[in-house]
Amino acid sequence: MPVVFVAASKLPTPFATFTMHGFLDEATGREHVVLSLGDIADGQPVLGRLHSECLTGDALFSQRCDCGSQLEAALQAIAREGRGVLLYLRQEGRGIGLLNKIRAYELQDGGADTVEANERLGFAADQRDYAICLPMLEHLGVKALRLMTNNPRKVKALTDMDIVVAERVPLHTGHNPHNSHYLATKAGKLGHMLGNEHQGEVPQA
Ligand SMILES: Nc1nc2c(ncn2[C@@H]2O[C@H](COP(=O)(O)OP(=O)(O)OP(=O)(O)O)[C@@H](O)[C@H]2O)c(=O)[nH]1
Ligand SMILES: [Zn+2]
Repeated sequence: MPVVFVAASKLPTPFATFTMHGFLDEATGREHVVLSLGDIADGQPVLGRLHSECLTGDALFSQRCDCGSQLEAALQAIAREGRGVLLYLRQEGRGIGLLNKIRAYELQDGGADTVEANERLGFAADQRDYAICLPMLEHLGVKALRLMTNNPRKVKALTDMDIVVAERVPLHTGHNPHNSHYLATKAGKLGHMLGNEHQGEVPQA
């Protein structure tokens, strides 16, 4: 898997001073970033998140989705615990890229839901490939995670790569009137777990 470590530095944030690890996916040219805190290579499950890039939500305060709020909540949770890891994956727009996501938003402004919009553009509902995570986790010495997500595909992808998901930690935040339809579609069509019933569950492999 041609994802190679390039360099690491400190990254002070309002939540904690993380270590930032930079990786290059030589197959695609994509530059991925991991933020870590504390000793994550001690073999104990690490509080973690796989966060897919969302320029609009993460950097431009968009309320169309819940990404920015989830990113902040995940970093805060890691800081509270003093230990954890966040993989910031450059898979913008569930893998279709920023400009195609804007095309998809245009279709959604015309009435399509988030899945229909992708499909009308000729894409799958979710084009992400989590295989890139394995070399990054291996480099960091992480074998087991307590994964902050509502997305069952992330749990399955990690488990399929023999990364232990010791617990799924729900990440319910950032709900607002602008994204209620989007979140309902994710729950209905993509299987996202947005209720409270799975709190602290141990996923089945
Ligand atoms: N194609 C498309 N992508 C979107 C849309 N809204 C948000 N996204 C992208 O969806 C992805 C959301 O990623 P994540 O926050 O990692 O996760 P998730 O799959 O929602 O799962 P969680 O771990 O529960 O948050 C980002 O890449 C966003 O850019 C949309 O309407 N269309
Ligand atoms: Zn988003």
